[in-house]
Amino acid sequence: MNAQAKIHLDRVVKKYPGSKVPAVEELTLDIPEGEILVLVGPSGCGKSTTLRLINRMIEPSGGRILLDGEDVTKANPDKLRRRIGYVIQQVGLFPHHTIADNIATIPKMLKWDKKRITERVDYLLDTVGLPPEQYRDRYPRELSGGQAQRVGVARALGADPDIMLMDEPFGAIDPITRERLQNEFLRLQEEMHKTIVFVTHDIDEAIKMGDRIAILGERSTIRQYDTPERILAYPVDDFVNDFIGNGSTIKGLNFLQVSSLRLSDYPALRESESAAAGLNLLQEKGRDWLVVLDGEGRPVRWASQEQLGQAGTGDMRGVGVEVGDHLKDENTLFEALELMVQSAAGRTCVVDDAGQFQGIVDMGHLNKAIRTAQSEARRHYEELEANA
Ligand SMILES: Nc1ncnc2c1ncn2[C@@H]1O[C@H](COP(=O)(O)OP(=O)(O)OP(=O)(O)O)[C@@H](O)[C@H]1O
Repeated sequence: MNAQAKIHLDRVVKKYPGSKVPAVEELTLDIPEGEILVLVGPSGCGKSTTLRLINRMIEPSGGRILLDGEDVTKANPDKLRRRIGYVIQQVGLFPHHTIADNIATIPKMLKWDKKRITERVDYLLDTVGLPPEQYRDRYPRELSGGQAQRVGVARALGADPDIMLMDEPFGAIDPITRERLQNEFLRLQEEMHKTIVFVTHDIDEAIKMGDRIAILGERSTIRQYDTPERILAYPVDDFVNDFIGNGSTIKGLNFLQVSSLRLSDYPALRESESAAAGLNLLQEKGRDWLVVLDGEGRPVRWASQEQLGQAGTGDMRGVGVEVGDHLKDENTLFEALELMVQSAAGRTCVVDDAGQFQGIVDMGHLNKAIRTAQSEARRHYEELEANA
């Protein structure tokens, strides 16, 4: 692992009183600093228990937990929890306290002065997209589910902890608000660089939110621990494969960019040229579709051999079908696929910032990129095995 471990779980065990099997069995896990690690796995596999062991909401039955290299297994749990932000699905705001008081919970415990607390509350409300003048004096019952969840995040950030634990934080929210909160949170994390452990049972949320993902099986055993791209390119066994479900290869296209492709030379001509010249070019290159460019070199239409043949000796203005949206370097191959399946030509054009034609992406490009990602991931695991 490149990033330094902020949190290290060392053979951590949790056995609830009265239960025969442990909820967490000898879990050893490094949680890298400044990243989002997602714990994902089927219901009841022990995700929440693992999360709650980290801030000692639950006492471990065995093993050690290290924060910044320091063993906190026996530290004062209250003190520990002030260092660690905690967000849960049901938010858990105090109903009789205003939003401002809820956010100020930890700063108050830490006896910050009033001015500092007020400034911090307003700053945090702003940060999570709730204008302070409208929200600070409201009560939790006066908020929508999505707003309450934002307040939950603001409260967890209260005393600026460097670690956040998030237990299905966006689980109970409608899909559109959920996606918005996920995106906002990812943007926030780009500035905050907190160490975050994020629990979900939804693999798509894990893929979206995680810098790394730990896929857990029963008793919190780690079935695969890696970046989302590598897990999608190379699920290590049937359990992981089944858990990811259909379409893992296509989901993996989200992690590949157009800039990584070598664009092939593709026949393209300005529309002021004759259709006969276009047809000649296609036949010479052995291609089916010509990219017709406007006077500025921007792709405007696809023209097939048949369409060019029908146009005869005239120029190519109006010949062919609209090219639709274009790709740029920063687009993902998932976006490329989306455009390709909509395109009459089954391929899509790439343009530069000025909109000028650079080349095309077709299924061959995607196929090659996927196969490269898969073989790199396979090689990575073979090396790991060889060094074990
Ligand atoms: N307080 C408790 N007492 C006894 N057993 C518990 C307790 N809390 C959880 N368990 C058991 O421990 C196991 C792991 O539960 P946990 O809530 O950690 O799973 P989870 O992966 O977070 O599940 P979910 O996705 O359904 O929330 C389960 O078998 C559960 O029944």
